[in-house]
Formats: sequence, structure tokens, C-alpha cells
Amino acid sequence: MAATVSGAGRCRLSKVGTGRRPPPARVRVAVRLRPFVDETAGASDPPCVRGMDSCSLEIANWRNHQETLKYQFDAFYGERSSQQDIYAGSVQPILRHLLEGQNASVLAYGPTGAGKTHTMLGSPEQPGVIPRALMDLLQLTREESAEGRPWALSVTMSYLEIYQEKVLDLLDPASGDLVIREDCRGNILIPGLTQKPITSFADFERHFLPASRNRTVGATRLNQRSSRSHAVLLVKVDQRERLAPFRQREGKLYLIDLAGSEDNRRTGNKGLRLKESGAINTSLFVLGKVVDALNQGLPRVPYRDSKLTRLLQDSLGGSAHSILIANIAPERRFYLDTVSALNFAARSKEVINRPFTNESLQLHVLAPVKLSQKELGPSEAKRARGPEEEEIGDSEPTAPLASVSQKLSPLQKLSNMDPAMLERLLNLDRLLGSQGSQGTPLLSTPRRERMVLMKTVEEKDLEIERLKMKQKELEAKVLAQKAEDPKKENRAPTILRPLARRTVTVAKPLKKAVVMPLQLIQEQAASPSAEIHILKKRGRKRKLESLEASEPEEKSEDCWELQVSPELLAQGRQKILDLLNKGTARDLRSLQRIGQKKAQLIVGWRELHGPFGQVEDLERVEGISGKQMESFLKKKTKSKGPYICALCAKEFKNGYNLRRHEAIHTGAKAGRVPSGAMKMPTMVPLSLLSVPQLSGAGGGGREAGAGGGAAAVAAGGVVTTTASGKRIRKNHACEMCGKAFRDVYHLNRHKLSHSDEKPYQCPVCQQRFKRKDRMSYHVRSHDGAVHKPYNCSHCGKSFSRPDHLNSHVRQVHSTERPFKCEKCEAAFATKDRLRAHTVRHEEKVPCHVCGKMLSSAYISDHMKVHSQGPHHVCELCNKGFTTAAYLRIHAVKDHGLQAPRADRILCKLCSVHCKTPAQLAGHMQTHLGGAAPPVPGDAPQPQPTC
Ligand SMILES: Nc1ncnc2c1ncn2[C@@H]1O[C@H](COP(=O)(O)OP(=O)(O)OP(=O)(O)O)[C@@H](O)[C@H]1O
Repeated sequence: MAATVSGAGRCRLSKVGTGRRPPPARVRVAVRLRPFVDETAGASDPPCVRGMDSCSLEIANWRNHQETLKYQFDAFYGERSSQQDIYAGSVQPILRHLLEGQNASVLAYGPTGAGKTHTMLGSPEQPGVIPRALMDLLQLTREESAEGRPWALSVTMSYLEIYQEKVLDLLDPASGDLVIREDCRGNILIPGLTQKPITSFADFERHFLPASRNRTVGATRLNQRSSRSHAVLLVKVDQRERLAPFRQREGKLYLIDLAGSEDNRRTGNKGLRLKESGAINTSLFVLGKVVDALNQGLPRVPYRDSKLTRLLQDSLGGSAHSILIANIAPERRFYLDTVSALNFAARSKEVINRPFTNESLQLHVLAPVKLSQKELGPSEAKRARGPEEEEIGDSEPTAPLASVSQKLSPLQKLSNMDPAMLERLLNLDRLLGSQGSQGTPLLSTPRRERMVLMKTVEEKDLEIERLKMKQKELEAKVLAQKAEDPKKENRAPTILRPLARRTVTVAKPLKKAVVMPLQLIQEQAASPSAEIHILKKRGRKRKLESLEASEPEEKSEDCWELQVSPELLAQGRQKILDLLNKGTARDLRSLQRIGQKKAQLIVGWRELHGPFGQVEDLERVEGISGKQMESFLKKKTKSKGPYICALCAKEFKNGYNLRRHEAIHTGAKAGRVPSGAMKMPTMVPLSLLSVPQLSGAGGGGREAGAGGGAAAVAAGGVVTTTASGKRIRKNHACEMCGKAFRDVYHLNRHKLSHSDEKPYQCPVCQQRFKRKDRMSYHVRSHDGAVHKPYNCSHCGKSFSRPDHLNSHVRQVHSTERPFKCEKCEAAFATKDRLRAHTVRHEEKVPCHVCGKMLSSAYISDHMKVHSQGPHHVCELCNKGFTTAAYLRIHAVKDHGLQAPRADRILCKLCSVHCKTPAQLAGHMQTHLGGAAPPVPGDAPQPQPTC
């Protein structure tokens, strides 16, 4: 029986009367570890995964063999668990939701050969989830629809596979590729998909077993009967109420055996198998993206990017109670697949679904339960005719009918709605969704909820109208006030006119201008002493006609001077001091003459020596000279120009520079002020600046990703705004990774990161470097030219900067691991290490050449395999490797060698690798019984090196 699934002809009543968003139900995740397939293998090769309890497991960390990665799920089933354990523990509990008219789905996920088909299908001796669930479900429906019970239940089944992005009906293989559609309520439909009614398990087997033989399977190196497609068994439970109000419910159960992700090096796939594998990997990759998008609350979830995710729209982030069974294998050769499957499972358990009851009124009441109008009351008789008839039928409805009609009529509005309005509502829905609103979603839920939202929209419109009115009133008031005091109105622009240089050269009266910040206009009357004078002094070229006789010495200078009262100055200095003591490196950069490097030096100094007593203490920071200090302080009193940033007090010669600088704080695009805007310099005395304002300063106004990209470069370049407000166009893209750079120099410097080439060698110790500047710096360290006064109290290593010392202590000697991974329990000493670690949680992407699944961070390295061939060849077996690191791993793993790095010096006594002869000399002390290293915790003392 071919049937087109359709919701037409029904009036949906789900959650009528509740008006609330359905309660959330997280996707539940269970992990099943299969036993060793070859039982003898277990003895020689211990499993790489170990169960800890019924919910958690641990797996070795391949980057650090001392560590294990721990995962926690809703359930963990070890290798000894039976099919019944999994079914009873994780699947059986969700079946009851089907009888409530809700959807449920069970997905088996995992790498190829990990036991997905075994879990879902099993064998005649060990039946899996599918036969067990069907048996129970049919039993339940029989009980529920027994005579005298209010509901009549019927069950149908459909069975399909997604093979190479084609939807194929396994019950009718001749039907070809079917399309997936979505109805106006967001239900996923497959028109033309066969639905077979089943009333007993024998019925089910009669349809299911031959259909299963239609599923595409094939032999790979890892699995003799590997599923080459995703198989989806859809079981629908229809319920019809036997008595009024003749409701109808529909619950859908998806039982999905996903094809396994495949590493084609190990499966040995070629030709068709490789093509199948590409389709499988791609759809699983999209599945990962869907999970990520749902977890991050992105406005667009890429369901449509693959047939699999389109079909699963209901199960992930939709309306189903979902359970994901992640199957994993114990063999070491599956290690990376296992980690990847566990990471996917960990991410999936964050996904929230909102199941609700799929309930509607029957339009055409079932014949057997149709009662005569006599048997029904008049109102019931009318209701039995169905809502459509209610709405369009009688011209003079009775009272109860009218009330039903009234309830339903507004719902019609939505279908008749103007598309623009519908779009607005959709946007609003997305917005609410992205903000994690507790409000009602719009189009993913039944109509009644949409009504609530529409009402909200109307209320918001009214609110906007009200605010507009208020604004108009206020504007009218302001105008009235201005009219009352025309003198004040006229004076303001004179006071506030910007003191541009050009105006000064021609305007004699501007010998002395009083410029008031806007905020001070009111205060000035009360406190004349708070005046701030900005004096324009005579320029050398642009001669001022005459200046006041009292200021003869100022005539020789060509600059603006800001004269502030001593109290204001003192307050300003105090604020700078606060900033020095409390601000982060980023905040400090908002100060005059303090860049990234100096900011870090200041923070490092502060961590070592405690807070600064006075601003002048800055001089004690290594790297800030007395001269710089002087000019730093001087800059606070001597102005570059009259344009002062209201947030960080930096001064600028002209408005354009100021606006460009302001973009740092606002993140706005620097540029011309719109013609209507007031062209005013922002002049605020330091005293008005509060520390929070200062500490908020320095936010980068990035307009384009720093990384840019080849595409963006091709389209005219990437424009970025640096933290100091400078706009840079990056026109040069790296062809390896697409990152954009401003010039060829930086591009070439970056390209070195893609190669292992180290062209620069230290003439003293032969250590090699990728960059010349790094090499020269290193060479200077040999002759003591690099001053390294900061010594580590734990190991004696010297550093030129306190922040370097601090980060060394944090990384090497501290047991503190403040940077925690959100996905697993790993913790790190530095942000960089955490960042490197998070790569492993990223869903792998397929290489477009060979289909191999890799973390995106490793793709560019991997591409070397296809482009230039291996660089590093093992001398023992002639095998090539793309990186020296891989060659080293190979030497250790396959030949049991401890391969020394070319740039390392080996200690002959214990084979420890040292970077430099100096380090080796230090290390030798441990063999000679030299002086013990300083006691940990000793404050490091700056010691000049000889
Ligand atoms: N829990 C288990 N107990 C015993 N044998 C198992 C178990 N799980 C899997 N196996 C066996 O492992 C082999 C591979 O399992 P299965 O075919 O189910 O893997 P799969 O994940 O479906 O692979 P593919 O994705 O390639 O289809 C089969 O021979 C199966 O019988």
C-alpha cells in the first residue's frame, strides 16, 4: 500500500489549552562497547576503552599517555552487556510516548564495524532493538485498543535506506529515489513511501525480513557485512478516539541504523566502495554540523545539507524523544574513531528536543464509531461532523459550536497571512530561539502557540507606537524650551565650536578659546574654577597676529596646551594609577605610549612586585626607560591636539584621527561623520573619566576576521581593524590555508609555518630557526646581549621578560590547570594548550581528495600528501612522512627507536634532549650532583647574566 503521508484534512489541537512551550527533553545518549570480535585479540592487545561505572568510561589520551579522557553519558554498556540490557535500559522507556501521540527515535551511531547493526537488528539468537521494540509496541497497542478502551490503535511500518544521498523504499525497491518534503507544520513527509499495516509480530517479520535483504551491504576490510547506507524503520501508531470529541493522535517511532564513519585507509575502499564511503562520511559530517548548530543556538541549522539530517529533523532539535546509542569498538586500531564517536556523543547529549502530543480532530469520523445524531447530544452531533463543517457549515451555529468556531477562526489567519508578515514572525521566532527565550516558538509548534506569539507581536507594535508618541512629546517640549531662551540657544554653538587649526590661523579672536565638555555646561555656572582652558599658541608658519602680552614665552611653540586645574590633574593621575594596578594588558593599551609589549611587561611586573605606589614607579619596569616614562607623564599634561577621547583621554590632532580611534571603543566603522552629526571634538577632562570606562577601553573594532580568507582576498581583500584602531587591508592570501596578510613579507613569514624548513642556523650552537629575527635574537643570547634578569626559582632558567618567566612557571612548574575543556575533563595551564586540545573535539572533515576524515586543523598538513609527497623519509624502512613529528612517532612505534630531533642535543648519559648547549650544561649538573635547584616558591630575583 503506497501512501502519501499527509496532515491535510485534520485540525490540529495539540496542547490545546496549555498555551505553553512544550517541556524540553534532552537527547539521551548511551554508549555501547562491543566485545573483541576476535576473542584471542583481547589478550594480546588490551582494550583502549574502560568502563568506570554504569554511566561513565575512560579512554587513553593519545597525546599524553599519562592521562585518560573521561566521558559521562546517560548510560554505558560494557562488552558483557546483553541486547536485553540495552533495550530495557534505554529504549523501552521511550515507547510509551508513542501512545501519547508523541514521536520517538533511536539512532545507532559509531564507526564501521562497531556493532550498530548488531545493536539494532541483532541475530535470531540475540534479537536487537528493532524486533524487541516492535514486539512490545504491538503488544501495547493491542492492550490499549482492546474493547471498552477509549482509543482504537493501528500500527503501520515503512522502511527506507539512504544510499548515496538517495532515499530508497526498501518495501518497494522499484520505486526509485523518493523526495523528502516538509508540510506547513514542519512535519517531514516522504510522499510515495510504502506504509504497511501490521497487527502482529508475524506481520512485521513478513514485511521486514525481505525488505532487510534489499538493504545495500558490502564487504570492507573492517566488516564483512558493512552497511553501505543509513537504514530507517518508521513505525507509526495512529490512535482514534472512539467517542466524542473524536480526537486523533499520531506517534512516530524512527529506528535508525546509521552507516558507520569510515577511514578509507583502513577499510581499503576503492571505486564504488570509496564513493559510498564519501557519501556516508559527508552525511555524518553534516550530522555533526547539525548537532553543533543546535548546541550553539545558531539561527540556521543545516538540516537540508544532507538527506539524513533532513529526515532526522524531528529527532534532533525537533519534537521526538530521542536516544542515541553510540557504538564503539575496543580494538586499538579503532582508537581515533572511538574518540571521534565519543566526542560526537558528548556533543549530542546537549541537544534539546521539545516533544509534544500530535493531536488533531478527525474530520471524517470512523464509520464503526459514528453514532447517530440521536445518540449524541445536539452539540456533540455537530462536533462529530468535524471542525471544517463547523467552520463553514451552519450559518446559525448553536452556542457551543460558536465557541469552538471562535476558538478556531483566528487560527485561519496564519494561512491567509501576508508573506511579509509571516517572514517577520519567522525572524522573531529565530530571534527568540537564538536568545534562548522561554517564550513560545512560532512555526515549529502548533497553531495555538503561534496565536500567543502573534499577540505578543501586536503588543510590541503598540508599545513601539506608545514610545514614538512619547518621543514626539519630548521633542516638542525641548523646542518650546529653546523658544523661551533664544540667547542660550545661540550661545551654545559658539562655545562648542571645534577649534580646528585652520580656523585659528585666520581668526584673531581665537587667541584664547574656552572649550567646555558637554557634560560640564551645567556644572560650570556653579563652579567656575572647574574651567578648562585650551590655549592656542602661535605657530611658526601660520602666524597669529597677536597674542596676549602675558604669554610671550608661548609664542615660539607650535602646539596646543591643555591647562587643567591641579586637582583635576591629581585625579587623572590617580585614575591612571588605578588602571596600572587593576587593568588587564588590554586595558593598559589604552594609555598613551603603552602598546601590547609594554602592557604585558607592566602586568608581569605587577604580578611579581605587587601594585604600583605611584605612576612614576613605571620606570622600575624593565623595558620602560626613564625617558619613555617622562614622555608618558608629560603626554598627560601636554596635548597633541584638542581632540580628546572621552573614554581613554588619548589626544588627537584632528577629528578624523579621534573618530578613527573611537572605533576601538565602539567597534564602529571609523570614517566620516555624517553630515547631520555634530562635528565636535570629544573633550573630556581626565577627572570625568572613571576607571570602569578606562578599563572598558581598548576593545578591538574588528570588521573582518583576522584570518580573512582566500575568497575574501579574491573579492577585494579583507579589511581588519587592529586593536589600536588601524584599518588594514589584507590582499595576500596563503594558498595553503587561505589566511590573508597585508603584504608579501608577512605572507612569506606565515608560509614558513606550513613547512618544516629552518633555513637559519645559529653559528654558535647550530640550533636552526625558521625566522631570521628569531635566530638573531637567539645569537645575542650567547654573548649576553639579551639581558635576562628574570630567573626561574624552580629550574634556574633565565628570561628577558617577567611575563615570559610567569608563563614558564605556569606551564612547567605549576600544577594549576585553570583552562578547562568544555567537552571533556581535561584542564590546561595555558590558553594555547587548551586551544590545541580542543582540536581533537572538532568533528572531522573529509579530505576532498581521498575522503579521509581529519580534524580541520590538520587538513593543510594532510594536503602535503597529495601535493608534494613526503618530506621525511625513514632511513630504516624508506617510508615517507609529511612531518618530522610523524617520522619520530614512526621511529618510536615501529622500530622502537628514540629518534633524536635534528635541532636537539642528546645527553649521552640519559638520552634527554636539550635545546641548547647551555641547557645541556645545566642538565649535566643533575648527573654531577651539582647544586640543588632553588626551593620552589622562592621569589625570583632579577640577576644580570654575564
Ligand atoms: N555486542 C556484540 N556482541 C557480539 N558481537 C558483536 C557485538 N557487536 C558487534 N558484533 C559483531 O561485530 C561485527 C560487526 O558488527 P556490525 O555489523 O553490527 O557493525 P556495524 O557498526 O553495523 O558496521 P557497519 O557500519 O560497517 O555496518 C559483526 O560480526 C557483529 O556480529
